[in-house]
Amino acid sequence: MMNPPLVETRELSVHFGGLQAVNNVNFSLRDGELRCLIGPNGAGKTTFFRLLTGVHAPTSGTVAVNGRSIAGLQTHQIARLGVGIKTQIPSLFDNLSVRENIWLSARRNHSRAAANRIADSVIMDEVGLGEYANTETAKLSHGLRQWVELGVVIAQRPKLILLDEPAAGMTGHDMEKTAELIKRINRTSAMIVVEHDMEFIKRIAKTVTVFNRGEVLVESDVDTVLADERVREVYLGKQTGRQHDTGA
Ligand SMILES: Nc1ncnc2c1ncn2[C@@H]1O[C@H](COP(=O)(O)OP(=O)(O)OP(=O)(O)O)[C@@H](O)[C@H]1O
Repeated sequence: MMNPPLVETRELSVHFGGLQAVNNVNFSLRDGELRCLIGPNGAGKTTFFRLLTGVHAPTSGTVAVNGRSIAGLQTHQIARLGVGIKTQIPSLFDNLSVRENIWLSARRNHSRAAANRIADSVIMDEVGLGEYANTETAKLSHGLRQWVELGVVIAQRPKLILLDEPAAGMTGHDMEKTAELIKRINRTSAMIVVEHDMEFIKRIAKTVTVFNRGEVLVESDVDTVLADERVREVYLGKQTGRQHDTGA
């Protein structure tokens, strides 16, 4: 028998008062896939993530992880199903070192011995921050902090990782390193990445899902999506360079 999709939503909707933030979304992600989610400000991308992690309950429709409905589960129970998320809200303990932050994260769902092994592997190999292992995270640059935050997420060994604008505020080399890191992490975890930066999308994307007004407008390979007139109209046409949202 075929495995169920890693994530599947059916007719997923959430309304805030009269506002349809997410409207009848049918979305499916296979094991190991890397999907980019794009769309103009207010399209519903962040809200969609919040439905997948149980922060919001749908008004109607369903979310299943590995074929299992997440209806009624708390956010920590959904995390335990293997769903990890990096939001734009900083989540590091500033007064702790890089290693302590990553170890504590691993320890949440692993034994002490396993957390030690995972912390070493994440820091030395996976995010490559060995020289900063004992540095307080408060002392790190923006780019380094973002990579530690990625390390914190992968330390729990999630099957699915949701990333909300992982390259926000980055340029040049930092942006390239983040793209390389994501591709590397994708060898062991499926990912959904929300990004506004088209250069970044082109570096990492295979399939792109475009949201507009709470609905899926187009879903296709990156070149087809970027050439699509409807996408240009709603998204690229308005794009005047990098946009950062507040993550609120
Ligand atoms: N908790 C909430 N209560 C009421 N309205 C909300 C809530 N969260 C989001 N919205 C509204 O839902 C719509 C979708 O917002 P959302 O943040 O999901 O868009 P987005 O695609 O992530 O945008 P951005 O690219 O700016 O982050 C917006 O109109 C927003 O104002």
